[in-house]
Amino acid sequence: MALPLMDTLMARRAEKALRDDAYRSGRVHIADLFAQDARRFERLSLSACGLLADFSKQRIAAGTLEKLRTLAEARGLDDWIRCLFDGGEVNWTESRPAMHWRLRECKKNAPEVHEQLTLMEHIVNRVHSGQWRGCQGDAITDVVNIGVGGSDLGPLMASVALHEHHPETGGRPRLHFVSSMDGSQIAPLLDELNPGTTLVVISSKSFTTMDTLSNAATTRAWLERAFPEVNGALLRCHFIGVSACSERMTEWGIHQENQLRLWDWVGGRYSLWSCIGLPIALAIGMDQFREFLAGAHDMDQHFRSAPWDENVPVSLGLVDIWNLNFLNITARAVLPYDGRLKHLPAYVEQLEMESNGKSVTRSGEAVKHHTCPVIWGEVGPNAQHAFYQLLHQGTQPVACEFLVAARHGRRNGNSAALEPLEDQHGLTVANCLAQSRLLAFGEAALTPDQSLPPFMHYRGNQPSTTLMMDELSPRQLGALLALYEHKVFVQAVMWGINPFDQWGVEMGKRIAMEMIDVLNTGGGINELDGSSRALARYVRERQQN
Ligand SMILES: O=P(O)(O)OC[C@H]1O[C@H](O)[C@H](O)[C@@H](O)[C@@H]1O
Repeated sequence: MALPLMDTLMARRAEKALRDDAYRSGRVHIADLFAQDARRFERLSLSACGLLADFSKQRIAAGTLEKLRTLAEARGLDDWIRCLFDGGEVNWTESRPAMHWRLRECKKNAPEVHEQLTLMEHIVNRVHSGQWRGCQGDAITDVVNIGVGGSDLGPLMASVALHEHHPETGGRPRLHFVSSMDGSQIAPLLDELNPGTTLVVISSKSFTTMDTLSNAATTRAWLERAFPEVNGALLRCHFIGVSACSERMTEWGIHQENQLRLWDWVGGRYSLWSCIGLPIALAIGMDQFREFLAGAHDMDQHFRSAPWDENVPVSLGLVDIWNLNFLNITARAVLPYDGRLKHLPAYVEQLEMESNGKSVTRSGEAVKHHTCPVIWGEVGPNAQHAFYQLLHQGTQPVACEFLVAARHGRRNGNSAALEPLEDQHGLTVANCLAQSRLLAFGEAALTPDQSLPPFMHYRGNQPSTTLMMDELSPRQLGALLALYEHKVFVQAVMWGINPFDQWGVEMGKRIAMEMIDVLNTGGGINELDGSSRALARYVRERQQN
């Protein structure tokens, strides 16, 4: 496939114009940018798919965004977007397309996807209606999802975020997530759970990941110990597998009818839309899961068709490029003002840093600029009492990303009718808006007090974007996550890197295998570097005593 070309001369000119802008307006205080333009918010905010994106508290002028779009044009972004949605080989180091968007297509366009969704629906309905039985004939009360990385973070994040959206009918099981390879999550869970009413989902695109397979083996041993007399029915009644490799699932013992499939063309960190999302569907039911897919599809359509000056993923990507490559702001904080989104920072960390933490371009050369910033985050109101001090008065610029829902939306349970709960949502939104204001304007946001001692001085000028949902519904969460996926792609195109591989992680897996052998047998210990040799000896001595 011929890769889209980029216009180098045009790119060089745009970069030069942007560097000039960075020198001039990029260093101007955000307060001055607002003072110069009464319509700044209108010029620098966009909405699509129920989301409002406010870029006006960034250190950017509307004219600079225009230049960034010229740079995107020079980088061939249009062709790359077409290539992504045509199923072109955008993942060139692994010679395959990246078609996560296909997982939210209609049945006519993606029949194989819907075939798997129907199988998943069947499982979800059987669990919800109490028809899925454990090997002793009891209905399922608990589901344990065993997975790591993309097979854990997305399902965990979305099922917690949407927990208040109950399935239409039937009861849902309690959901548990196990990822860490050391057994520290699975052990206390197994102490608590009833093996007869527990269903285990082994979620692994490759079905080779040692973290997941070790937790799965422990869980299998637990069930075998509980029901030594049961043979085939144990695996059939208690294990479901989700993977791109049917043979490995079968080899492990997953029954054919308990296997759900995904495809090589879905990256792990983009896979929550596939049957890897089974825990999400168990949490909210299939109708709501389809709404979640529909929200993502809305964003796909917007990304493909909206002109760039109205395009939210393109703008979000370009603003981040501005911060990193032109203003040299190398850190970004993801700050949801909603406890339901408590796992979103970890999800975004994987999506962005695993995708764009790269330093070699398509032509095999070292990149000449920074790629992905360092990203971290936490639930905003909690972080206000923890690391915000650095955002407020530290020495480093940090680009902040606030996420908030204007309305709380649906509540469930006995507490739902408590009036103070609505006030609590109001408090949270007020804090979100207050913090972005204070970060941008500094002490001038309040009545300036000239007599402040230096240690109380607060200069502001910390840039932020606010992403506001109407409410945290399955459809809006779907749109929000697809927005992140597409902005990652926009940035990868701008940097000329492949966002769909993770060779660094693969090398980490290889070296771990080697070290397991060293620690178990002592073989090869002398070939290690001085530090690793001493550490390995230290461990072996203590394990042998
Ligand atoms: O789903 P699996 O094949 O078990 O992979 C789980 C995770 O492992 C790897 O280390 C990758 O870096 C992740 O992108 C992936 O999501």
